[in-house]
Amino acid sequence: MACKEQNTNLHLCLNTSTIALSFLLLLILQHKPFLFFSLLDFQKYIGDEVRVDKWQELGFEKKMVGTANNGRMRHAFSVVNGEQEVGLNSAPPSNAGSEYGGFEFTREDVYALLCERMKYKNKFNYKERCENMMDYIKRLRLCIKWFQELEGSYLFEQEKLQNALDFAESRCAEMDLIVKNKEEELNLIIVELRKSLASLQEKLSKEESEKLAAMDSLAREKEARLTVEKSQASLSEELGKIQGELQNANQRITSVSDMYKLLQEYNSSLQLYNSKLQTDLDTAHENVKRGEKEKAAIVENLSTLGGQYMTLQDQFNSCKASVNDAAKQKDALVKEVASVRAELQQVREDRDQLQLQVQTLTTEVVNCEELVVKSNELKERCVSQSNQLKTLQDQLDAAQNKLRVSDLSAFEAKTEFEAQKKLICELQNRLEDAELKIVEGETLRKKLHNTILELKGNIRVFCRVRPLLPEDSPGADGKDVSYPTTTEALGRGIDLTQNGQKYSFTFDKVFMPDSTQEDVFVEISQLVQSALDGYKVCIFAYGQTGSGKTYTMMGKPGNLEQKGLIPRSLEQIFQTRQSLQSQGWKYEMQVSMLEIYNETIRDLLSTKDSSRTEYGSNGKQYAIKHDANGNTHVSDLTVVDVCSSREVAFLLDQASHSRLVMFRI
Ligand SMILES: Nc1ncnc2c1ncn2[C@@H]1O[C@H](COP(=O)(O)OP(=O)(O)OP(=O)(O)O)[C@@H](O)[C@H]1O
Repeated sequence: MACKEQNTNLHLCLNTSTIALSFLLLLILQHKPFLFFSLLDFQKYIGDEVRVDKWQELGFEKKMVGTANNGRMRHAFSVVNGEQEVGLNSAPPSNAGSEYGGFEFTREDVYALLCERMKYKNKFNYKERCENMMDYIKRLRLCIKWFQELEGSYLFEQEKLQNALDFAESRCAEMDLIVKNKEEELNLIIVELRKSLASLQEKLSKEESEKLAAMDSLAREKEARLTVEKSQASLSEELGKIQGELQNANQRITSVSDMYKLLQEYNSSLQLYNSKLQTDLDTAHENVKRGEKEKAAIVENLSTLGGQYMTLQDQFNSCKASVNDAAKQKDALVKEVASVRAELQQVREDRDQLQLQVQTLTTEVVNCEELVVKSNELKERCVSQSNQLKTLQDQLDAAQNKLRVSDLSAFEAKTEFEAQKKLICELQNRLEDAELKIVEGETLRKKLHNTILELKGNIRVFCRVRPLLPEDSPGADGKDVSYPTTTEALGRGIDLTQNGQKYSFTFDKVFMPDSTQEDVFVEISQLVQSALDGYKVCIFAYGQTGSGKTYTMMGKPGNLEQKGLIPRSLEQIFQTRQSLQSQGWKYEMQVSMLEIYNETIRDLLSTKDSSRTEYGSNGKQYAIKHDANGNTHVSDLTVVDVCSSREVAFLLDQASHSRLVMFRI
């Protein structure tokens, strides 16, 4: 698997060759090109001797056995056979504890520490060398602890800054949104208010003109009312006068009628008197007759009676004259009654006219009253419209106040927005600084991590003993294997007894049968990190058939608890890739898988059907090549770009089907 940016390789290999060893070995080779393990005769390396020539053939002999790496590189299998300092070096840095707190390192200190060369008075004084090394390791741990704390604080600060930045940005965005919304709202309100103001002003001017017109009409009506009232008063006066006259006329009519009655009575009395005179005349006539008779008788007395007759004639003439006078008086009275009647008629007509006038005046008064009611209504309308105008004016004032307040709040929001912007700029600058520091720290951490791994040993050999399986032969009850409990060999040693003879071996670590996949991966994960840091790493499993290589490297399919080193390493790689992407790192992953069987290379990811071809003869010539940079690759090998552990899992599955020697799962 290769990381393009840093051009590093992590090789996870699984050997399938059958070698008579009852346990599995995990060889970890850092800074090594590529390891072709199937060529190795592992048994030849057991013991104190190391087949240097064989390793040289593989292209990494110098680094393994030489002193090129500052004298810190150790003999591959001297580790296997035990040296005390391994135990000290192999303690994981996480066990460092808090005893290192309080120290501070500058970058120069760290570089000086990393570049420090050991000076020995006596090259073979191992105790002194060991003490020096211990001291150096202690300082390195101190430095690492300091660095981890520093990195932690940087990360914490970065996270804090990121959070603050996110918060500020979100607040800013929120404020922006609020300001925009408010602005829009206010603009809408302003537009509405302007509209309502215009309509109100229009209404106001209309109302005012209406009010003026109403006031004019009111004044006119008032004037008309006054004139009507005046005319009503004069008419009332006239009416009073006429009524007075009417009364006078009525009185006169009554007096005239009284007189008429009197005259009628007088007339009747005159008629009575006339009739009496007539009767008197009749009696006189009778008397005349009797007189004539008597004339005859009295002719003698004529002379005397003639005188009497003359006086009676006079009396009769005066009575006739008085009757004529009475008739004349009666005619005059009749005439007077007729004139009085005419006058009365005139007065009645006048009265009717006056009554008509009164009626018209009354209707006018009623009209005036209606006008007064109307004018009162208009007045009320004026008052209500004035009130309406007042409330509208108040509303306008309130809206203008609101507008002013909104302007103020918008201004405040704008200033706050500016401040937030400034704060964001500051935070971004601080974030950039922190990121720079983190990058620097990361480089330093990588160097320190690698130094630690180098100190632990560039080549490490772990031994894992698998538990007995039900299908194992009844004799294999585990009595042949024991684990020494001495301090120096605890957790690192293993004793094998065969035919009564005991063989002791020491490794960097021995995983007992009850060790879990997680326990094994804890030891390996640091090397995966090293590969991610840009160093070359190779991990391979070696052991006899059924010793548990596939189980250790791949795990049990379908059982997530028991997944092996390869899926766990892939998870770590992709997780780290994910987290480092946020720091600006870019990882490109490529996968190639091959099988070496009987000294022949087979491309396991080739799309050509390998079942039809002989070993390695599928038309391609695979050759192992080393370039000037120390990179080793196999020509013509299929390389697949991957970006998730699932894709790699798929390729692993594909590769497992292409293998000649199948996994025994
Ligand atoms: N640590 C372990 N715990 C439980 N079971 C194990 C362990 N190691 C191996 N096994 C079991 O032992 C059996 C053989 O293991 P495995 O197939 O991994 O051996 P191998 O070394 O790969 O064999 P080969 O070389 O033939 O491929 C498997 O059934 C496996 O599940």
